[in-house]
This record gives sequence, C-alpha cells and structure tokens, in this order.
Amino acid sequence: MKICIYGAGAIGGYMAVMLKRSGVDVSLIARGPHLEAIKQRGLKLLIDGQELHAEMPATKHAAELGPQDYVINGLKAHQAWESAEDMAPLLGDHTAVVTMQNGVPWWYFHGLEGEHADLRLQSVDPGDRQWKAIGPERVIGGTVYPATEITEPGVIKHIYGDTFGLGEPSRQKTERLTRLADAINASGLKARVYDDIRDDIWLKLWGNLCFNPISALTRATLDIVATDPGTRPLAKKMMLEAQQIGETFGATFKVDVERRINGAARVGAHRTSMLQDVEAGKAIELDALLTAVQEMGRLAKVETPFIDTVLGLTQQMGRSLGVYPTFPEAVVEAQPEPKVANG
Ligand SMILES: NC(=O)C1=CN([C@@H]2O[C@H](COP(=O)(O)OP(=O)(O)OC[C@H]3O[C@@H](n4cnc5c(N)ncnc54)[C@H](OP(=O)(O)O)[C@@H]3O)[C@@H](O)[C@H]2O)C=CC1
Ligand SMILES: CC(C)(CO)C(=O)C(=O)O
Repeated sequence: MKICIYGAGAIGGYMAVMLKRSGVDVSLIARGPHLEAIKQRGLKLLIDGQELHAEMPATKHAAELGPQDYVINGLKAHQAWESAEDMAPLLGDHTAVVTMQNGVPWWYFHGLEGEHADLRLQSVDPGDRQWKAIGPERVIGGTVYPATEITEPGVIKHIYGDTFGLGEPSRQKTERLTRLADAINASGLKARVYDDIRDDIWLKLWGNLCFNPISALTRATLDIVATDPGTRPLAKKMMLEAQQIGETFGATFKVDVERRINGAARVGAHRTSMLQDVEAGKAIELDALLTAVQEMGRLAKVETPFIDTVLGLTQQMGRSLGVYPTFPEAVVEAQPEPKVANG
C-alpha cells in the first residue's frame, strides 16, 4: 500500500510516523526548513514521553513520487486549494484522496441527492479548482481529533488524541475505505468509520466555527470562550444557526449543544488553531470554518445574524493583520441576503 502524505505538518507528520513505523510504504510532500530537516534526519514524533523516529522519501515535487494508492491531504484548507493541480502526478486511476481539513470540505455536496447535488462551494473551492483537479469521486472524507504541533523543523509534538473519522461521500462501505481504516488501526492510530462522515464533520465543525473565530477576536483560550457569560451565549447562537443549516442538508446532530460546548470547555486553556495562526501571523482557515457555513446558510435560506456578525468582524481583523483573505484571485459570489423578518 503506497500512501503519500501531502503536507507533512503537525497532523500529516503525526500520521506519517505512525503509518511508516507500522510498515506502510509512506512518502511525504513538504517544503522549507521542515522538508530539509526531514531529508537530513527523518521525522521525529514526541509522544507519551517517547521519541519515535521514521525515515521516508520526502520532496516538494509530487512528480518524484508517482501514482499512489492513497494521498492523505494534511494541508490547511487554503493550501489544499492552492496546491490542487500539483497533486496530479500522485493520482493514478484508482488513487483515493483523503481530506483531513477542519471545516466544510469542497466536496460536501457530492453524493448528496436533491437540488444541490454536486454543488461546488465557492468559499472553499473558488473556481472549482479542487473539484476539477482532484475530482470528488476520488475523495474519502476525514475528520481530525488529535492535537499536534511542529515544535521545530522535522519534529512533531503530540498533545492529545489518536482518532480520525473516515467515510465515503457516497455513504458506502467501500473496499478502499476499509483497507485505509485497517492500515490506520494497525499503526496504533484509531480510524472511526462513519456511515455519513458529514455528521462527524458537522460535530467537529460545530465547535470550530464559533470557538476558533471568537478566540481569535478575543485572544481568549477555549475554556474561557466556552464558559464566559459574554462569549458562551454567542457561541451557542452561532451553533444553533449552523445546526439549522446542517439539518437542512440532512445532517444529524447526535449531541446536545450544551454538552458540545461543555466538552470544549473541558479541553482547557487551549489556544485554538486560529488564535495560534493569528499570533504567528499565518493565514487563518476562516473560509472553511465559517464563510462556507454562511454560504450554505444562504442556500438553505436560513438567517444567520450571529454567524454573519462574527464572520464580518473576524474577516476585518484578518485583513488588518494580513492573515486574510487566503484566496487571492477568487471572488466569492455574494449570496443574496435572505429577507429578514420585520427587518
Ligand atoms: N494541528 C492540529 O492539532 C489540528 C489540525 N487540524 C486541521 O488539520 C489540517 C492541517 O493542520 P496542521 O497539520 O496543523 O497544519 P500544518 O501547517 O502544521 O501542516 C501543513 C503542512 O503543509 C505544508 N505545506 C503547505 N503548502 C504546501 C505545499 N504546497 N507543498 C508542500 N508543503 C506544503 C506546510 O508548510 P508551511 O509551514 O511552510 O506552510 C505545513 O508544514 C488543518 O485543516 C487543521 O485545521 C484539525 C485538528 C487539530
Ligand atoms: C481545539 C479545537 C477543537 C477548537 O475548536 C480545534 O479543533 C482547533 O483549535 O482547531
């Protein structure tokens, strides 16, 4: 089984070390000092007080690696859009592409019936770039529950968690899905296979869409955002708007909103990835986490005053700090504002 981890960063690097050490034929796409360190010394994973090490082919150029059985996409959402065409040399006739980005994936409407079947979301895939370059039929959807970080070039630090959600957009239990889940489970990671991965995407996104931007705006950690009497109600209102949108498109929210918020509070004084990106001056994944939900809300004709407000504030903060927008050429079609009752 040949697996290429495209974007061997915090999450991709964690998966790469575990899969390689279990005997999978793993290669990496990386760049910059991180790539140079991997080439010289391999990848080091700091986990449970141990140092795990793995060596594997690593390059910036996919043409050096050739067709794969799986490409696991470990990029940030905007980077996945930028590099979609560069993935081509890895894509054989049967290559599956596993998307591991937080937020609404570009392929969301593939495999869904109804008036929005195969709709292309412009907020996460402007100009249908990923749809055209990769093709939704290749996709296995993924969700990421571990937390990891790159502490120095070539070194990944594991913080918590080992579980990844997996599922086919078609909701079928395919042989390619089963083989991938088996390989992940054999590596010591955990693969949880879902009948509809979209439910788990919404469950994870439900927290990301509110906690991440509110933490970026306030610089507060997750425990504070989820408990403060000023921010907790705002988060809940955003989550309820999102739940209406998700349910419109058939998603099932199996957890009560208060329990979801309390779960996030229990993570503790964690700086969300968006707050970390803001503090590091790095591009933020706002469009995948929130703009896409707003876009889906327009399609579902669900009013989203709280999502609109937090999104507008975070977009402007991002522009002021130079960390947003992340799609330079794209103009996301402005969706007509829904009629606001007594507005
Ligand atoms: N880290 C975490 O704990 C969690 C992450 N996630 C999600 O997982 C996804 C990945 O996040 P994370 O692993 O933290 O991100 P990282 O930035 O750590 O990993 C992405 C890696 O890909 C590299 N890269 C970007 N573009 C290219 C390119 N064109 N060619 C080669 N390498 C490239 C980046 O390099 P460079 O640094 O130079 O940009 C970086 O090393 C995100 O959607 C995130 O929201 C979800 C839950 C937790
Ligand atoms: C920790 C958590 C759940 C906060 O939304 C997250 O996934 C992130 O920081 O991106």
